[in-house]
Amino acid sequence: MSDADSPAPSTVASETDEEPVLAVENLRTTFYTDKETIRAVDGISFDIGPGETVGIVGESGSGKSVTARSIMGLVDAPGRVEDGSSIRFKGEELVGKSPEQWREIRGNGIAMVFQDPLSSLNPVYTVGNQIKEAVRLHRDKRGQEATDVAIELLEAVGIPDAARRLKEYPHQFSGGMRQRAMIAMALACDPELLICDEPTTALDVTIQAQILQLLKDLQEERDLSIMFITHDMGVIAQVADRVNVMYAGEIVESAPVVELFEDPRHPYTRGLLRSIPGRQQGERLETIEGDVPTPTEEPTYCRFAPRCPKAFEDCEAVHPVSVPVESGATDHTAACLLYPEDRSREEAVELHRSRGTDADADTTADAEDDQ
Ligand SMILES: Nc1ncnc2c1ncn2[C@@H]1O[C@H](COP(=O)(O)OP(=O)(O)OP(=O)(O)O)[C@@H](O)[C@H]1O
Ligand code: NI
Repeated sequence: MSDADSPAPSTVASETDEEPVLAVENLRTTFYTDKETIRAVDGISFDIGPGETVGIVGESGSGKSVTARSIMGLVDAPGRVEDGSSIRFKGEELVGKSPEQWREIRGNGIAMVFQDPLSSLNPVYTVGNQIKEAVRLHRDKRGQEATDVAIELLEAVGIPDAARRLKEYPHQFSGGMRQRAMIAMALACDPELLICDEPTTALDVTIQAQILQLLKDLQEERDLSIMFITHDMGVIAQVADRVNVMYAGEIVESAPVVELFEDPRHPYTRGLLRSIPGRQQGERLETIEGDVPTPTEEPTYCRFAPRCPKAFEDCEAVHPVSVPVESGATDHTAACLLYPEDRSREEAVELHRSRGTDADADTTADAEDDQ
């Protein structure tokens, strides 16, 4: 196989040879509702290396939060992580674990910070009680020992006067301080991977910048790997080392952050970037015409085609798979029939067609044979 035939992002060589902290391969998460089958996450693959921040960006409904919940083992009925999906944390396969085992993993390695700390903090307990409970669960410390750890954690996330603030209730905290308290709780299990799902979306720009800086500092101090979900390209530019762009349950482009901003290739990514006036921080991605379709059937076409300025006939008939944007581009992939760009249109379409007809698993198998 030539370079252009090399496989989807997960098997693309990373900059270092270190084992990824998280390796997601062909993840499919489906919701079987009475009305329809929603393929919320439909065959995505990506890695997160040690100390790396990987951004997941896309409009509302593209499957970002379901991706996070899948990795956390928090998909409940009518949702299901499908057979053939793989989520490896430090080499260990998580798909198929029991609820018990998942709890263990959430306590010992992967933690999550959500958008809205008020809905995650319990209003009837003090912040201190909640952090101490997390400390008790994850570090097996009680009483004064737990209090000391809780104070340390609050100090680590930049909450001044921590001993006193422990005794306050969530409503006595400002939005930014609540989010800091949530991060402190997430750190209680001393995670190696922190999943942040729109952690700053509800905050004003100044506070948002402070929280992003805090995450950076914590990452450096604790060698955290971070998966950062947002629909804000400005935030992505600030935090991510590498970016995966999601659309209707699929990753349509993946690249190092600078390359993605300087040389976006997928028409969707280009649209997202154009929709940010002056590409300012805080601007939302709301100006591409139309909405993300709800993925309800197996894709035999490009889900972005109806909104795509570059769409041509084959886009309705061939499902694009992730390919290098040009031969030799090991680090930059797009799921679009226009790529690899150095192939003729016919060759490129044929490449996608032949990959699409194989099961995804077969594609991966081919790739491994190749190495
Ligand atoms: N519990 C559920 N039951 C049924 N469908 C669901 C459920 N959770 C998510 N979905 C569907 O999965 C798809 C992806 O949702 P998801 O929350 O991951 O989007 P998102 O990218 O996080 O969007 P947002 O930016 O609005 O948070 C949507 O079509 C959503 O309706
Ligand atoms: Ni979401």
